[in-house]
Amino acid sequence: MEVRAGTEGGERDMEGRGNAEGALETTGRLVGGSEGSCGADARCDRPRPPGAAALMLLLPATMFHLLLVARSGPARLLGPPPYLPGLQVLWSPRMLLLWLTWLGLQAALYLLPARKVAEGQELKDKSRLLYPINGFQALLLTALLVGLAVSAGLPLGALPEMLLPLAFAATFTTFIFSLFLYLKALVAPASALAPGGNSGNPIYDFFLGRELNPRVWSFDFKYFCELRPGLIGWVLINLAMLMQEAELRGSPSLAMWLVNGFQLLYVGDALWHEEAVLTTMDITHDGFGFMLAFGDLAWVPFTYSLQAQFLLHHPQPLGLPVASVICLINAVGYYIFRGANSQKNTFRKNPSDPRVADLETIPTATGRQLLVSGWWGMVRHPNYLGDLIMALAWSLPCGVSHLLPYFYLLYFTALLVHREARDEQQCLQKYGLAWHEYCRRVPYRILPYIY
Ligand SMILES: NC(=O)C1=CN([C@@H]2O[C@H](COP(=O)(O)OP(=O)(O)OC[C@H]3O[C@@H](n4cnc5c(N)ncnc54)[C@H](OP(=O)(O)O)[C@@H]3O)[C@@H](O)[C@H]2O)C=CC1
Ligand SMILES: CC(C)CCC[C@@H](C)[C@H]1CC=C2C3=C(CC[C@@]21C)[C@@]1(C)CC[C@H](O)C[C@@H]1CC3
Repeated sequence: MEVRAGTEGGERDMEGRGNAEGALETTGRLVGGSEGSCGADARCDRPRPPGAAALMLLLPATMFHLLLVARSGPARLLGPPPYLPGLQVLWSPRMLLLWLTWLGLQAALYLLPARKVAEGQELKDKSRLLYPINGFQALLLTALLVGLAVSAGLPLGALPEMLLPLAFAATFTTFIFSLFLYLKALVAPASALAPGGNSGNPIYDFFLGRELNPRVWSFDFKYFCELRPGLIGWVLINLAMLMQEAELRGSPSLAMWLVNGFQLLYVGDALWHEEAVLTTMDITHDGFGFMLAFGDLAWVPFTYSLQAQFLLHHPQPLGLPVASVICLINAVGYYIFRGANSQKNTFRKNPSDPRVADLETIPTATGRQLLVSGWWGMVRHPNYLGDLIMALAWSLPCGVSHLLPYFYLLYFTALLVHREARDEQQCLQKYGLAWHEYCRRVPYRILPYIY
């Protein structure tokens, strides 16, 4: 049986992937698929140029809809927004300046000496980029600076009133930044382009991103944006909601404490395990264009903080017994999420590490092995399962009277189902028959016995 794994050998589609479904011939040989045929090709899941153009309007529109609805009395996710703000409400040079200061602060913290410099995955030209590992340090220093500023009189509790113009500034700068990324990629060498970054259609390429790892000197824009301004901005917005609630009602509610605590744990965890992001498909495969830039810089801080925004305007009574159950759900989710991610990371770093050496594995033609027991023997994406359980725990403190706080859970389910399908395509291409064997032995993708 001959296995010619996609990334090195097989024919490429527009995204540089072979057609995985067509790739597996009945003889058991894994060969490249034909250019242009769809089948299970992940390319068919990606938006076409009109779809990309529509998403560039739809994503910001959804974000503003959520921001407006969260502060309205009825807080109806599916109804029309309570009002449409004019440009005089949205556009504020002061907020633009505040936003740029925030980006500047995070960029400065990124440039501080790091406790470690990590190597990224091997690139097309066989080189590896270096990345500073100082995200957690940036979180701590931001907390220190914000603490000092608040004690010196900075009215952080006023932030909730500024969210609309701030989100507008973030969206505006994302469009300008994406244009810069697109133009920069026009002069980048072909080897620097993402597998799908060279379709030739400007709208599509602007949206999905052309260059894989756009950098100026050693400053890596994608890596910086993925983990710093958006994630840290998210917990800062949450904190502002908590402080404003304390101002309005004398003290923050238990529900607000839970949402702040759970999401701070999630962001702290992501920054503590910052190095793990270097192996995600966002960094190793996807171009950096409008979608990811908007996702990182605007979507994450302004929509992931929706539960805290909702609670500020719609206080929810929460007793200790229910709060304890919710804490337990979050703890179970985190346990699965962290256990699964750490098990895979430890195994990928050193398969003979005593913590993973006893796990059962499937060999693949690439020399790498696939875990088939432990967390990765339960479902094919146990980390997604843990993440989704946590998403549920973040919504539950908001009660069950409104659908709005469950937006994140719904969106995230759709995101992870789509992401899982893309990852399966890439793994099928990388590992061929070994991946089929893995799917046979671990038949469920995310939810045991259901999906
Ligand atoms: N909050 C949010 O908005 C988001 C959160 N996330 C979270 O980020 C984290 C990273 O997610 P993501 O990058 O999508 O994917 P994963 O961390 O699940 O990585 C998938 C990769 O893991 C490796 N792998 C898969 N199965 C096995 C196995 N059985 N044994 C060993 N290795 C295996 C493969 O890569 P290889 O073989 O090359 O190592 C595969 O491509 C997750 O916890 C996810 O929940 C993700 C997206 C959005
Ligand atoms: C705007 C679109 C609808 C979707 C944009 C998607 C992005 C928001 C996400 C793509 C992958 C992400 C990851 C994370 C945050 C969200 C984005 C940027 C994490 C950093 C979250 C914390 C985890 O521990 C690691 C994640 C890696 C992927």
